[in-house]
Formats: sequence, structure tokens, C-alpha cells
Amino acid sequence: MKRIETDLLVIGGGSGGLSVASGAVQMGAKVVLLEGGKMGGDCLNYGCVPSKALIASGKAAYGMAHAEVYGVANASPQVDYAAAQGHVADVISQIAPVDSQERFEDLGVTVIREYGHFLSINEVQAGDAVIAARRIVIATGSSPLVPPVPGLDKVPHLTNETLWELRERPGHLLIIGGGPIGMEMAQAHRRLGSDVTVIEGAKALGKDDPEMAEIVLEKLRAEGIEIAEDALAQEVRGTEGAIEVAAKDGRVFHGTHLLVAVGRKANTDKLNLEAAGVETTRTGIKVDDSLKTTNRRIYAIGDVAGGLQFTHVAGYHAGIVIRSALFGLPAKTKTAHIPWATYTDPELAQVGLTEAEAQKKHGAGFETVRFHYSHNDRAITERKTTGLIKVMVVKGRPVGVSIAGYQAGELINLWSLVIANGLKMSHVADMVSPYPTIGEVNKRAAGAYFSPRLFESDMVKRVVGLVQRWLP
Ligand SMILES: Cc1cc2nc3c(=O)[nH]c(=O)nc-3n(C[C@H](O)[C@H](O)[C@H](O)COP(=O)(O)OP(=O)(O)OC[C@H]3O[C@@H](n4cnc5c(N)ncnc54)[C@H](O)[C@@H]3O)c2cc1C
Ligand SMILES: NC(=O)c1ccc[n+]([C@@H]2O[C@H](COP(=O)([O-])OP(=O)(O)OC[C@H]3O[C@@H](n4cnc5c(N)ncnc54)[C@H](O)[C@@H]3O)[C@@H](O)[C@H]2O)c1
Repeated sequence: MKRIETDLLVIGGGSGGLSVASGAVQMGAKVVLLEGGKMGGDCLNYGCVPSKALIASGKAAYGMAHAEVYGVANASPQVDYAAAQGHVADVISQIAPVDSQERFEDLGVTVIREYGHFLSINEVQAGDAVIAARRIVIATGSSPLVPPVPGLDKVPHLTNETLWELRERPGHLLIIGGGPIGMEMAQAHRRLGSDVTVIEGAKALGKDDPEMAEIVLEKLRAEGIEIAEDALAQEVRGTEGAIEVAAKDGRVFHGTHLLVAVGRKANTDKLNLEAAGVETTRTGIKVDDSLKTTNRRIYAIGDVAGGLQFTHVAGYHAGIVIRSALFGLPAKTKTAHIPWATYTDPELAQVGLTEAEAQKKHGAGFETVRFHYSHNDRAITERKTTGLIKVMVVKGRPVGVSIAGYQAGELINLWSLVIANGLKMSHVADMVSPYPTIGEVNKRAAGAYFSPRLFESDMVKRVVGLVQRWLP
């Protein structure tokens, strides 16, 4: 058995682990990285990247079939599903070098391609190596949750790990779960020519503001996606090509393929956490707000920490851990400025409190301002007028923003900056946006906050009247 002593051991080479490893090694720490699966983790290989690439294929097909409104004849897209999956694979291969073993070794990281498990409070075994580390970061991510629905173990089904291997377009794709994975893949497949039924146990896109989610769901339904809500999958039957999902209320859905997208399970099984004194919760590894586990020299970041499960959150966590583990500086996570976006068309994005959460937290002390995309000139030119931005404001400062519409995921960036830095609505109103941009909706939302204060105020009118009398 080989023994390695190091400053920092990172377990997991996905979004979080790679960010910690590259940051730490470039700041002079001795770093060992373990990766048992593919370098780049879920986001690159099975998550964000392939899903956004397939969405792009769907968008291209949809654009061809709906060009008439721009004065270009509609064309019936000849979809080659295998080629679309080939595009997905090619996109992954273009990004992969950034996350590769070679790149990390060039940076000076010792990369071991094995799964690790704890031997003690500061030792981990990976293959034939035992690594003793001053600090350890667990960044092992999450896996698709396959619920104990009777029949599911016998019926062939896809998850986000296997979907990208499919080369034949599903005739009728059943999707259990109407969260972001389910809805993004539903629209991509519908646009590529599959019939699609989403079977959702509660409400589709249920983690978002219902008014905003409805804007998206209405469009998805209009594109021909069947979205069955309050349909808890209770039994799965059939064989490849003829699958049935029975819901609790008696509805039965028929399709050719089944995708299971009902959430995530933290990857803790292989770690032997008991040996390190690291405790878990129902959703993942137990951490405090500085991401320390119940063993103070061990951190857990990203999906395995059981909070918000996004690549940018894993990256944010990496920054917190570097501050704490490398510089010994106090660093705590905050969530108020963490955005998320679902890349359906139209997109759905959120940062901070939703309207319902603001109501609960601030009662009468908050107000909501709204601006509709239908008043944005660029949205009109692009014929993307279905959309709404809502900003929840407390004493002149935004505490939450919800956007449903074209490029919502891009627009939310600004509001993360605003909330992260405690900026006010007046700062957003001061910004000058180039005309005509979709980004003007942000400024116009701020304008909607000030308009009644300026245009409906007797005081303002009196002051203007007075000044006008005295002005030469
Ligand atoms: C279909 C889908 C679409 C998504 N789309 C988006 C999106 O658009 N935007 C977004 O922000 N997020 C998205 N996500 C979420 C995003 O992929 C995750 O939040 C992110 O990958 C989490 O990063 P991580 O570092 O925590 O884990 P991962 O990236 O999963 O990395 C963990 C790594 O640890 C390795 N590992 C596990 N156990 C061990 C062990 N014992 N020893 C060594 N290695 C181990 C695994 O092999 C894996 O490579 C999506 C997820 C899915 C499933
Ligand atoms: N654009 C993005 O950033 C993006 C995209 C995809 C995934 N993700 C990440 O991946 C995570 C997982 O996504 P997800 O969509 O799998 O999970 P999710 O938890 O967001 O949604 C799962 C849905 O499945 C439903 N469900 C659970 N059991 C069911 C059953 N038996 N029958 C019917 N419905 C059932 C739930 O009610 C829920 O609405 C997300 O929370 C997010 O963090 C992000």
C-alpha cells in the first residue's frame, strides 16, 4: 500500500471538487484529487452540458417549424435523433479538456482515478493508496433517485445517466417527475418529434413561483406536451416499447420509453463516513454554514451537502472552502443571492425570495413590482413577448426576483449582483441599458417601482409647480 501525505485531499472531480483542487493548487497547497468515475462529474457528463446541448437541438428544430411568423416559410425538420445525441457527445468532448486529468496534473494536482473511502478521521484509501490529509473536502455529488415504485426495478427505464446513450428517438416518452430535469427534457424531446407525457406527483416546476411556472407550463402544453399533475406514480408495468405508469388516482399513462427524474440521492454510500466521524442527514452530509462537517477538518460541498443542487452552488462552495481551509479565514455560505434557472423556452429564473416567501417573511412590509415582456420592444421584434418579471422589494431594496420569459437565465445575473451587494432599486434605475435589449426589462421593473412615487405623488407635483414658478 502506497502512503501519500498532503495538505488537501479532494474526493470527487466534478464541479465542486475541481474548483477546489485548481484553486488550492494554484495558491501553493499540495493537493490530491480522487475521481472514481468520469472527470467533470455530473454537470459535464450527465447533467447541465448534455441537457443544454439537446435543448439546443430541439430549439433548432422548433425554429424551422415556426419560421413563418418572421416571413420565412415553415419547414418540416428532418430530425436525426442519433445525430442530435452525437452533437451532445461532441459538445461534451469540447468542454472535457478543461476538466481533464491531464490539465489537473499539469496544474500540479496528484490525480488518482479511484473511488475513495475513509479509514480514519484523516485517512482515505483509494485503490492501493492511502492518503493522509490535513484537510479533506468531500465533493462526491449526487445520483438519480430511483424511487421504490413497484415494478420500476423490472421495467427498462432511463435516468439522466443513461439518456445520452439513446440513439433511437422515443416514440412516446413518459417522464416521471416534473422538476427541472423532467421539464427541460420533455420540451427537448417534444421538439425533436417525440410524444411526451410528464407524470408529476404534485405540481410541475413546483419549486418556483406558481404564477411564473404557469407561464412556462402553458407554453409547454401548447407545444403538445401532456403534463399530468397530482399524478403520483404508484406502479410501473410493461416491457421496452410498451410501458405503463399507473398513478395513485387511477390514471394510467402509456408510452414507449420511460425517464425517471424525481430528484437526487447524495453520493455517500461508498465513503465509509462513520470511520471519519462525519454525520449525514436525510438529504446529504450534515454541514454548518461554513460547510464543515461534524469532523471539523472535513468539509462537504456541492450536491452531497444536500442544499441547493446546482453547478454554480458547487463552485460557490469551493470558494468558501478555499478561504477557510487554505487561509484559515472565517467564511460562511449565504443563499439570498444564489440564482437558479430552468432552460425551458421560455426560461424560468429565480433569485432570493419568491413572492409567497416575501409575504411570509415581511408581511405588509414588502411590495411586488411587475413588468411584462409584451412592453419590451426587443421582445416584440423577436416575437418573444410571453414573459413577466416580478421584483419583491423591502424599503427600496430587492429581496427576490422571479423571471419567466426569453433569456430569463441571463437576466437574473444582474439581480444576483444587486442582492449580493445590498444594492437598491435606485441603482438599477440609474443603469442605462442599450436599446433595444431584452435586458431593459430589468430597468423597467425598477422604473415600475418608482413610477407611482414620481407620477402619482401630490408632493412631487407641488414641488415641480413651485420650482417652475421661480425658474427664469
Ligand atoms: C440532467 C441534469 C441537468 C442539470 N442542469 C443543470 C444546470 O443547467 N445548471 C446547474 O447549475 N446545475 C445543473 N444540474 C446540477 C449539477 O449537475 C450539479 O449540481 C453539479 O454537478 C454538482 O456538482 P458536484 O461537484 O457536487 O457533484 P458532481 O459534479 O456530480 O461530481 C461528483 C464526482 O464525485 C465522484 N465520486 C463520487 N463518489 C466518489 C468517491 N467515493 N471517490 C471518488 N470520487 C467519487 C463522481 O464520480 C463524480 O464525478 C443538472 C443536473 C442534472 C442531473
Ligand atoms: N436548469 C438547472 O439548473 C437544472 C436542470 C436540471 C436539474 N437541475 C438540478 O437537479 C436537481 C434534480 O432535478 P429533478 O428534476 O430530478 O428533481 P426535483 O426534485 O426538482 O423534481 C422532482 C419532481 O418529481 C416529483 N416526484 C417525486 N416522486 C414522484 C412520483 N413517484 N411520481 C410522480 N412525481 C414524483 C416531485 O414532486 C418533483 O416535482 C434539481 O433540483 C436541480 O438542483 C438543475
